[in-house]
Formats: sequence, C-alpha cells, structure tokens
Amino acid sequence: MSLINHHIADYENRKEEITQQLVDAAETAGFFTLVDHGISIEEIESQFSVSRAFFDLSPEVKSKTPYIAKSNNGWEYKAQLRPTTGTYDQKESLWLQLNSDWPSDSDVPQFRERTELFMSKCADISSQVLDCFAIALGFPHDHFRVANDPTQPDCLTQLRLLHYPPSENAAGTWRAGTHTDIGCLTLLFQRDGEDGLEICPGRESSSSQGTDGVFTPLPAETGPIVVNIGDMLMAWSDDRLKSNFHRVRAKGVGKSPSRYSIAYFNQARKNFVLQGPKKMYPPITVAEYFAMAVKKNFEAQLHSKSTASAENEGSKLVSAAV
Ligand SMILES: O=C(O)CCC(=O)C(=O)O
Ligand SMILES: [Fe+2]
Repeated sequence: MSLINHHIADYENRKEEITQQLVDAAETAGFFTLVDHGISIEEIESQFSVSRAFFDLSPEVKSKTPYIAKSNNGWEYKAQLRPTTGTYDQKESLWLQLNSDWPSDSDVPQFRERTELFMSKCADISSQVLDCFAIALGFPHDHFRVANDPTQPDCLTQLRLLHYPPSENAAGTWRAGTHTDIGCLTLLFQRDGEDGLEICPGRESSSSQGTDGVFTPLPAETGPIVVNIGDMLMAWSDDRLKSNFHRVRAKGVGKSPSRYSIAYFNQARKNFVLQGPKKMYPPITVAEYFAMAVKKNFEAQLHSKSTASAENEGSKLVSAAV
C-alpha cells in the first residue's frame, strides 16, 4: 500500500482543494502523505544526521538528558512498555519540548539550533493542515493552529527522535507495538529503505482499544511527510477525523538495518478546552485529556509488566505516554 501524495505547494491559493483532499484522507485512513511541503530533502537529511550524532553517543552521555516520566521528555532506551503487546519496544528515543532539557552543543554541535529550526518548520506545516481541519469542521480557521501554538509555555507539543537498532530474526518482538497517538496531529519523517511502519484504518471511536484490524505496511521514503490524526483531534472532531492504530516491525526472519524516524507531535496547549462542534463528548481541558491518556497507558503498563520480555525485565524506566 502507498498513500496518495498530497501536494501542498501554493497552499494559500489552493486551500479549498487541499482541505477537501486532506479531510477525505483523515476521515478514512487517518494517514496521508505531504509533498512539496517546504522542507527540502537536504534539510530532512540534516536533521537525521543530528539525530544519528546523538544516538551514536555513549549511554553515559545520552543519559545527561534522562527520561523523566512527569514531563515525558528526555532519552529512553528500550523502556517503553506497550499495553497492547506487554513487551518493551526495541528502540531508543529522545523526547524534546521547547522548554525541556536539551543535549548540550558540546556533545552534538549545534544540536539545539538546528533542531529548533526543524521544529519551527514542522509547526508551520502543521498549522496549514490544522487550518484545513478547523475550516472543514466549522471552527474559526485558526482554532487548532492557536490551540497548538508551540511557542506558548503551556503547549505540550514534542519532537521525538527515534532509533530502532539493527536486528536479526525479530519475530515475536516489536520495534513499536500497536498504538494510537494521543495528541492532535503527528508529522513523521522516514528514510529510504528503512521500512517497518504498518497502519490499520477503521477505528470508529476515539476511546476504543480494539486492535484486531488488518495492518498494511507503508514503505519508508525520504522526503514525503507521513501525517496522522491523534486521539485528541479525533475527539475534538466528534470522531470524524480518525486516529488509527499503527506499529513498527522488524523482519521476523533475517536482518533488519537500523531505522531512524523523527516524529513531531502536535499535542496542544494545556489550558484549551477540547470539544467537537456537535458536542458528542463533554468538554475537557487538554491538560485533563492528556493526564487521562497517560494514566490509562501507565496503569495498563503496570498491569502488563509481569509479561514483559526477560531481556528488559531490569529496565527501570517506564514510559508513560504515546
Ligand atoms: O517510527 C515510526 O515510524 C513510528 C513512531 C510512532 O508511531 C510513535 O512514536 O508514535
Ligand atoms: Fe505513533
């Protein structure tokens, strides 16, 4: 399966047409790809080289920005236990927020400057997509853009650098176990040849946890941005825009090379109230929604910890979100 590439060049003049296309995709697959989006292949590769430089550091240096459950920021190594699988994801990741702790420039030259620039480009593209959804749902055109403004101190938006180490005969393990994203909108960057993402269209309600649908692989490509809806936007649209299950898998038999990906999660501002135009669900603040999603995941994780794989049993870090 490959998704239709949506060209978003000349956005201002083509807004109506783009809105129609993106809403169609969001109402069905919940996933779509963007091209001509304004971030060049060189800029994407440059951010991947910043990411690789970080993951190449020793564990001691990487843990200078340790994972902190309360803020969900920092570096974690094979520490995310998935309620859907009962096992730890075979990956390492670095969660960043504009006001979180950052790796120092002496460990990765220009880490912060380059990454913040990349984040601001992701924010611009997100605003364009979010405006389309706000218009289609009958909200003021900047409703979601303002609610997801990452420069505001109460904004929960994060960038996540991900690295899935090389593996061999990975049957029975997951690079990322089945899940939905809990924010509004995710922008995902991948690299040619580093496949593994699989998606499962068909979720009817933002609170449903059934994961027995059919998963389809989505080949990785450098350049196009894979965009998906998260639970918050599904609820905020009265379940019209679909937050669908996805996962990342290595080859069950044979070797899989390293996979690097970069995800920009629009997770909205804590003080905003989330409610769809048809008021299908009671109003709830973003802060309450986020805490509930984290708690739900965290309790499920504690419950499933006893079934975790032996390799990871000693892990002290339990990731609480997404
Ligand atoms: O690495 C990927 O392709 C997916 C990552 C993901 O789904 C997530 O972090 O929520
Ligand atoms: Fe995800």
